[in-house]
Order: sequence, then C-alpha cells, then structure tokens
Amino acid sequence: MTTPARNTTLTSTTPVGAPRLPGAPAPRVLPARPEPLALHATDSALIVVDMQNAYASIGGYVDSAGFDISGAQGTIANIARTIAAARAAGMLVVFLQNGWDAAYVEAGGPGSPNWHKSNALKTMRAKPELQGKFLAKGGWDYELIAEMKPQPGDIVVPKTRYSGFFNSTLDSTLRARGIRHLVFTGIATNVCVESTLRDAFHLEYFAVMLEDATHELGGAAIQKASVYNVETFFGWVSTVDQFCATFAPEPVAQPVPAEPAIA
Ligand SMILES: NC(=O)N/C=C\C(=O)O
Repeated sequence: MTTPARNTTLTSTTPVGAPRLPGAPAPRVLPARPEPLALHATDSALIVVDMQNAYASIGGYVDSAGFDISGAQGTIANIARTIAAARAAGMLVVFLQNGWDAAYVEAGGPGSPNWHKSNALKTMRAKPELQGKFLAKGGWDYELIAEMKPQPGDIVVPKTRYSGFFNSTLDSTLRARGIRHLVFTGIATNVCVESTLRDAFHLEYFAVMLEDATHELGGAAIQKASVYNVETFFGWVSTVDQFCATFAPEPVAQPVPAEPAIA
C-alpha cells in the first residue's frame, strides 16, 4: 500500500477563523496549515491534553505498557513554553486529566469497549501486581507532571475516555467564556489529542494543533498520519514558535522626547 501524497494544493494565505462582531479589535494571525488562523487571546483556549505521569514520565502507564516516550522531554519543554505564552497573553489554559476512580468503576467493565481497548486496564490485568497503579485518581500516575501544575485562572477538566468532550464539563466551560478557537497540545497526538480535536470540529470549534507540542503513541509514521488528518480534515496545524511569536506582547509605543528649545 502506498502512502497518500500530502495534499499541498488546497492551501491559502487568507486567514480563517470564527466570525466576529463589527467593531471588534483586529485579531492576531497565527501562521498555520492549510491557512493562517485569525484569533484573539480572549476567544481562544489552550488545551493541554493529559500531561500526567501516566503519559509523560518514565515508570508511568504508557512507559510500563511498552510504548516509547523517549521524545516526551522535548514535548514537555515545548508545552511549557506554550503555556507561559498563553498565560502572558491572557488566554485561558485548560488542562485535561484522564483517569478513573480508584475502584475503576468509571473505567467500565467487560460490557464496555474501554475495558477491552484500554492498554492501562489490559496491562494491569496481565500483571496483577500493577493493579490499582495506573490512571487511578489520587495516585502518582494520574497526577499532572511537575512542570505543568495549574495556576490560578487555569481550569482542570477530568475525563474518563479519550475525547475530552465526552461526558465532561469541557464544552460548557468553553461556551460560557465565548471560546471559539482551541489550541491543542499534549500526549498522545493520535489518541486523546486527535479524539478531542475531532469532537471539537463537530462542535463547531476552530481547532489548531501545535505539532511540536504533541507526542504520539506508536511511532513517527503515526505522528505524521495524525498531523495529516488534522491539517486535511479537522482543523489546522502550527508550531510552538509560531504560536509564541503571534501572541508575544505588542511593543509599547515610547513617547518621543521633545526637541530642546533654541534660545
Ligand atoms: N492521553 C492519551 O492519548 N491516552 C492514550 C491511551 C490511553 O489512555 O490508554
């Protein structure tokens, strides 16, 4: 089977974005593929997906289940930069946090596909000595990593399935604040990031993924496929540098000193 060629023909330089009221201030324009995105810090949210020990730390769930997260350190640094830029610009920061109650009632039993597909649950069933360790509320694995502790003004949304919109407060939290654009970062690109971003598309949000602030589960080809899906079907793709440059503080105009009077 051949990999489909990257669709490079349907690009444009005209920015797109949510409609604005007449008289609204000019938006910032984020360079993105396939088109630049016009957005304000105040009608946008940075979504940080599942930056928990389970997904980003050695000894956490995905590492223990055999996935390669050796590239996660670079992703962590890039997300930390993005969070700092978003907070400085006054953009809402939302942390998604994946997992279940300590008794795993929220995970579902054999009647739930989640019980069969969750590699956390499967790994714990295969190794009973790990039972209770992965993604259980109150445990280290469930915690957000040290580099990404929420600050006052940030919002944490717990979730029990891959999509952050499923059975959660995410949609109402965003709508109540007039948010129309979502900037996606986190782990994993091809699972919880893409699932949440796809649902965002169906709920009429303009979603952009910062490709170097995400990390895949499954290898480089999987990252490429997910980026292709987002860019071609569900949203837009940009980078951390482009995001930080777009939302950098605007230079403040300095008063011009008066000419000395000639005697
Ligand atoms: N956060 C994620 O992308 N999670 C992926 C797999 C899992 O939670 O089992």
